[in-house]
Amino acid sequence: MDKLRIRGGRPLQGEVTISGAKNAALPQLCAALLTEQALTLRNVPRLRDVATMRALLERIGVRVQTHGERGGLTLQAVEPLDPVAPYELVKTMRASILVLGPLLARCGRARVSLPGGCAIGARPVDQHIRGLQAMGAQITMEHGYIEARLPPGRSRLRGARITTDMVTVTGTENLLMAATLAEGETVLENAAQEPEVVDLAELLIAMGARIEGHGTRRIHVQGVAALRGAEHHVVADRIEAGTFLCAVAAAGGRAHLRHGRADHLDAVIDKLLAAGVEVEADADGLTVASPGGAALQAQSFRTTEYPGFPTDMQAQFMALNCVAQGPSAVTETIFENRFMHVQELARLGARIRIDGRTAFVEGGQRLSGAAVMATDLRASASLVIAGLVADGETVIDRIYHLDRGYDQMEVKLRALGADIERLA
Ligand SMILES: CC(=O)N[C@H]1[C@@H](OP(=O)(O)OP(=O)(O)OC[C@H]2O[C@@H](n3ccc(=O)[nH]c3=O)[C@H](O)[C@@H]2O)O[C@H](CO)[C@@H](O)[C@@H]1O
Ligand SMILES: C=C(OP(=O)(O)O)C(=O)O
Repeated sequence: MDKLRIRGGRPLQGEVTISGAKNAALPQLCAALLTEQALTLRNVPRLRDVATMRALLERIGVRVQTHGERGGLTLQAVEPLDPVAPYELVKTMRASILVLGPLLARCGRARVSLPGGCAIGARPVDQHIRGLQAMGAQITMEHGYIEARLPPGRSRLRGARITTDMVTVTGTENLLMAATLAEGETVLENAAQEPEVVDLAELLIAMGARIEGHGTRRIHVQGVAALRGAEHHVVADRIEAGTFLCAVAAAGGRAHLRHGRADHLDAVIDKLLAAGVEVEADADGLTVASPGGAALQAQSFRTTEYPGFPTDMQAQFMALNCVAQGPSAVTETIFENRFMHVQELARLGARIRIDGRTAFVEGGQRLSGAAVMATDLRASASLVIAGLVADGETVIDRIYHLDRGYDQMEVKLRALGADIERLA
């Protein structure tokens, strides 16, 4: 099993290119199911989740071709399609639920295993199901599978006003995709405003969908009878960029993050500026400069939906808070079990106490390298950041979690001067 070995203590210097966003690319790959014409995506990141999604789509019957150009994929969902997402393919990836809406809209039926993914909470999909039911789908749960179909005599979903109980990112995306081919108007209330939702809406509009209000809490969709092929460039990964911002902040140094989008990272950048980090946007990305974690001031924060502080950056910023000066309180409001990195950070010398949904970080700790275990994707990234500042050697086991969502993280960090290598 792959591990990462890091020898900490080196500042980071130079330039890295931020890849396309995992959480934008995955729904966009599923959008290929909505048309029989070819969909070309550029800037698709090289990730394990993308490979898993490709395998799932191929299993359903989508033809997928890789372009010579980096990150180019063309997908074509020509009939016959087999609208089944089997357990073996969806168990490792939350985003596999995103085939449900498109399959139902296109094929009138779908059989999708309940998804897996990071074990950061119970993560039910009741809002996806309720929304599709409001659009006329008949849905039952059998043997761990969601069995969805249109009622006899109907060939399309019908538009509906849907208010989700909470803001859900993939829920919004699933219902948005389903609504593009429904009869009549769908209104999604309490919709997610994340940049990945906006990027998906822009792709769907290029495919001929009639969508308004994406990026706000209310999205209007006028269903159309068919969508066409399109070409689209996947938006840069704000979480990858945020992770590198925290890595440079903690390790010290100066780096340019090519293609990084400051406008998608306001909440994180505000906290970094308050901590004493310099962050500047330019035409082609972001520059970050830091005197190193020990010279920074720890920051309290609370995760919320976009444009608030992203839950997917909580673990990485917490690693920074461990070495920065002063106490901080980190409150996780999105997922009920997203502090699994705390125990592993403690092995490196961090002092953190959890009380309910808040982690109280003591700050000002000198971390020392140790063997640790990655428990989920962003927990892995937080351990990498901690390893970069720790004295001596840190070995992170179960690094496959990191590969789900980061495109060659160790290669990029090495380019910045980090002493990091993958052990087979
Ligand atoms: C592939 C992808 O894009 N993953 C992102 C997506 O996950 P994902 O879309 O799964 O997260 P949601 O926004 O749906 O989850 C938000 C909260 O709502 C709850 N919930 C959600 C749906 C539902 O039907 N019922 C329900 O109770 C969840 O358990 C969670 O507590 O948004 C999360 C929140 O920004 C990010 O951490 C993930 O990286
Ligand atoms: C939680 C995440 O991913 P997923 O929703 O795919 O499990 C993440 O990207 O941090």
